[in-house]
Amino acid sequence: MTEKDFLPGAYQELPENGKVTWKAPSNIALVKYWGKRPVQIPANPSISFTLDTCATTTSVSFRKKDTNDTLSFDLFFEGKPKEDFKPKIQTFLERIDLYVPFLKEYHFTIETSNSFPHSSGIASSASGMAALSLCLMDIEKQLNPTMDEALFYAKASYLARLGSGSACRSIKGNLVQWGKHRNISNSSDLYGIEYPFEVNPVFRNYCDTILLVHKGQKQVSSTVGHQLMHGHPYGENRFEQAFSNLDKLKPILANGDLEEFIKLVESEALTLHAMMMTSMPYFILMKPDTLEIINKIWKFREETKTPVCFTLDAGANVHMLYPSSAKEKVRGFIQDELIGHCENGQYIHDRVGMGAIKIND
Ligand SMILES: Nc1ncnc2c1ncn2[C@@H]1O[C@H](COP(=O)(O)OP(=O)(O)OP(=O)(O)O)[C@@H](O)[C@H]1O
Ligand SMILES: C[C@@](O)(CCOP(=O)(O)OP(=O)(O)O)CC(=O)O
Repeated sequence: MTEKDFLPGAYQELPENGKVTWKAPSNIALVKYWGKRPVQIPANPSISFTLDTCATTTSVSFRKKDTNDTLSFDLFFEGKPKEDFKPKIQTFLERIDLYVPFLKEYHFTIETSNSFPHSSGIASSASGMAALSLCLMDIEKQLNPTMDEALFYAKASYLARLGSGSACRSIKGNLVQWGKHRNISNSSDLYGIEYPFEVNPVFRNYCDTILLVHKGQKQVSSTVGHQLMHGHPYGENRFEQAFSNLDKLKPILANGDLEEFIKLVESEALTLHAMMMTSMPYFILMKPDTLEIINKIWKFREETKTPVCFTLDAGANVHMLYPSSAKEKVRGFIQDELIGHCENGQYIHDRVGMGAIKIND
């Protein structure tokens, strides 16, 4: 699909008011998106596991207004007005105005909540923007009931990308790939697709335990981090590496080769942080406990031969990835050795999920 496919068709008459609710998951990238050009076009392709427990639930109530020259919305986060989330949503709505022309016809009340701490590297912007995009697509579907399902989800992903790049990978389930890649025929820079190649059953119910090392707001947002990839001394090599890692991942995902999976995933995580450490300005988002945990995971893996690995997003929290057959062993290890490194002993057991769902009120 191209941008033109996402331009709106003829609408039925607009309803006076209504309300829709969607729940969208967060995701964790295996090959990372880090670097972009306007507008929200990734510098390299990426792929992620869709999560299950870490999710945003968003309701959008819409009421027709008298004028149609401005965007108008209220935002409630976990029951309270949240002014500091509004600019990102305002930018998002301005970017998608061309594609969703009923936006200025309504006043929207957005009520949203996350099942996990936001702005700490668990991709709350991804689940948040995905849930909001799906709500808007749901309204569009009411106005254009003949819209087919493939277009509905591709456009939801397209809109979500304009809110936050990684959000386009939070619409569908299991494994989602985003970014044009020469060897993935339906891949697109504009929206995420369900990974089109063979995936070994071991990855279908893979576990992700997120260790909350630091729950507070991080010092640099991902959006700022992406900008620092412009003119980055290692940028071009990094982008090529991501293309090549997607190629390498294909047989690994098909065969369930966990040893190679671990190498690739951990290297991606450390490369992401190496990019941050070598940008100008440079920054370190890992905390001492992040490194303690990584070292303990390596030691545990070496000693017990358990196929557990770590990955990181742009934050200090550690995602531990492991097959469900290793659940008992890994969770015992977390309990015995890792909880002490988490803020207030907090962690989230999550797993690969099926994608966003509509909630009927
Ligand atoms: N439920 C939500 N609805 C709408 N916007 C949200 C929601 N939750 C978070 N956000 C937006 O996402 C921002 C946090 O995004 P940011 O990229 O800084 O961190 P993150 O998404 O938690 O981590 P990552 O770096 O892994 O993407 C918040 O400041 C807010 O603007
Ligand atoms: C490190 C990452 O999590 C980066 C996520 O970046 P965002 O999607 O949050 O950035 P914006 O497009 O500016 O909103 C890696 C990844 O998820 O691929």
